[in-house]
Amino acid sequence: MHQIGTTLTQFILEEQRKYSGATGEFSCVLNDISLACKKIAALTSKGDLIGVLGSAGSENVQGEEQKKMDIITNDVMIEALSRGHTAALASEEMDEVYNLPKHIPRGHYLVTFDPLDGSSNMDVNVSVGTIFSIIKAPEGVTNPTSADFMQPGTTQVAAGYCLYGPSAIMVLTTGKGVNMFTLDKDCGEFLLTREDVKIPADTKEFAINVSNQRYWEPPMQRYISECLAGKEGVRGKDFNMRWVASMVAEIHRILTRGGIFIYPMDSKMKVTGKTGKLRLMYEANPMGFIVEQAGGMASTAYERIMEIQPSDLHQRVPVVMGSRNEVELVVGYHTNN
Ligand SMILES: O=P(O)(O)OC[C@H]1O[C@](O)(COP(=O)(O)O)[C@@H](O)[C@@H]1O
Ligand SMILES: [Mg+2]
Ligand SMILES: [Mg+2]
Repeated sequence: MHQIGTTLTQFILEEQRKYSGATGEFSCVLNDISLACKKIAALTSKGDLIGVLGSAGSENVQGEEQKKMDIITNDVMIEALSRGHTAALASEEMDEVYNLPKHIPRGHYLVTFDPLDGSSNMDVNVSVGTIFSIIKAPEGVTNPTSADFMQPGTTQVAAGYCLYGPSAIMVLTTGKGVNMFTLDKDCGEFLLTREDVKIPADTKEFAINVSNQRYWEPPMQRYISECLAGKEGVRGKDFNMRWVASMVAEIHRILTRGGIFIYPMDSKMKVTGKTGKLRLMYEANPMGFIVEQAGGMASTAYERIMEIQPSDLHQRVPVVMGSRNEVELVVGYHTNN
């Protein structure tokens, strides 16, 4: 057990001593990310004061409009992770693997990240976040390629996110449970505020973008319609719905009070050849690691997210994650018919 109020820096060092195979580098990577998130928290809290809202007038590799803050936060993450503790980086906002400048020593960790998740919410002042995943670089590889990143989610050594909401909260797992750290802006430290967080196994709250309902597969149609039928229906209880359009905010709510978050496959995506909305390497895998470490479940509705063998840096997957018993029900509807 750790003392509530322990700084993230102290926590990481204590964890590192216990974490088999971790080197001093491991704690340095986490501290680099912590520094980046403190900077991003300051930027998001200033918004229009420093002219960081609005569109950048460009598209990312996903063909999505980039917000100014997508690019700014990506630069903050690159700068923080170019301090000799990483081997290479991959980001939602960069087409290819980012290889560090030659003069920078190489570390042993690969980091994938979504520098600003839910970025469409920036302009309307709704919570956004940074998501990150850390995997080991193959031994002896000095300039990793995308092939070196193609590791299933089960190989992650750490994953986390920082939610920029009313308070900035860093949520971290190193494979031994989930801990939450709240940023104390007066002292500039993330302080341990919740330890060994667990997701309730049952829930009455679902999160899905219902505007896509007509495109969903039949099992998903069935599941949501049963939720909407409430206590008069087969579920025998009323449900509440939430949709923040920021995955980090949805998952944080689920870690805090339970729930199920769903971004399913749909027929509209199939027409465009897409395999889902959310990206495996820097959204589904890190969030799946956190949810599983908190006792929840993370599936595509057909298979465990963390067991998917990646084939592309920006590969998309369907996502169903949260309260274990609810996710199991959804998976059953999709696999037992
Ligand atoms: O806009 P939609 O279709 O509701 O999708 C919302 C989802 O898209 C995302 O914003 C995608 O992430 P980015 O903002 O990083 O592209 C998720 O955070 C969120 O859950
Ligand atoms: Mg995202
Ligand atoms: Mg993003």
